Amino acid sequence: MKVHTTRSLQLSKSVLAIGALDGVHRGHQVLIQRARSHANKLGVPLVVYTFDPPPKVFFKNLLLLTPLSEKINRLKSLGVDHVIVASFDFNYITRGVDAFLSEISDINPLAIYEGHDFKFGKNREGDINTLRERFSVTVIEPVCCNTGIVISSSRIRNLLVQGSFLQAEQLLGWSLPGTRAKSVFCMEF
Ligand SMILES: Cc1cc2nc3c(=O)[nH]c(=O)nc-3n(C[C@H](O)[C@H](O)[C@H](O)COP(=O)(O)O)c2cc1C
Ligand SMILES: Nc1ncnc2c1ncn2[C@@H]1O[C@H](COP(=O)(O)OP(=O)(O)OP(=O)(O)O)[C@@H](O)[C@H]1O
Repeated sequence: MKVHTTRSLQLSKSVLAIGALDGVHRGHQVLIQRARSHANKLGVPLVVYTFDPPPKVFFKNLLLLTPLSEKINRLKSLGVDHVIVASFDFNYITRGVDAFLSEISDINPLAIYEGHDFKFGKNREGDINTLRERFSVTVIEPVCCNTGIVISSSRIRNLLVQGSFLQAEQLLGWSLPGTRAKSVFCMEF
């Protein structure tokens, strides 16, 4: 897997998934697995475009579930070919919808995979319908836990805050490195 931090990757064809993907939890895993299958069928590389730090961590100073290195390891183990890492900062968020769309055009995505609530661009002005004006978008169904509640990074952060490490681990789908996770948790709170 290649990691690109300059946002200059160019490809003639690809399948793309975009997101903060903090934790690379079970919902994210399904998203990436679906995109991986599609990329295999088309015989094109699978690209993940992600943000460092995750926008919610940047804006709200929330607990970070996975440092970039760990997110990258998890994406690699899911068979991603390229990861584009955008430095999410005050300069980046001035970029509007069109600038972002033209950037992702550089990798010519034949399909983009997202959940229904994906937003992008300055002030979160772009959504799935905006993406659909230029690209073929596949929206996956919300992935839920066994009690039927949608899995999200926010939910996992809340579980960690409450000290529900076992439940957090179940939603993550990765084993929580207990000592490290708890020490991060203690440092933040
Ligand atoms: C170019 C660009 C600009 C963005 N600007 C903002 C912003 O002004 N405010 C905001 O809350 N999020 C902003 N975001 C973050 C998005 O709202 C969203 O978190 C990001 O696209 C990842 O989607 P996800 O949260 O579904 O993973 C921006 C994203 C992009 C790509
Ligand atoms: N449980 C889920 N089922 C299906 N798609 C999901 C799920 N969680 C996130 N996604 C999708 O994955 C992409 C990245 O989402 P994101 O990284 O914002 O995850 P999140 O869990 O919603 O995070 P947060 O709770 O911090 O908002 C988006 O397209 C989103 O819709």
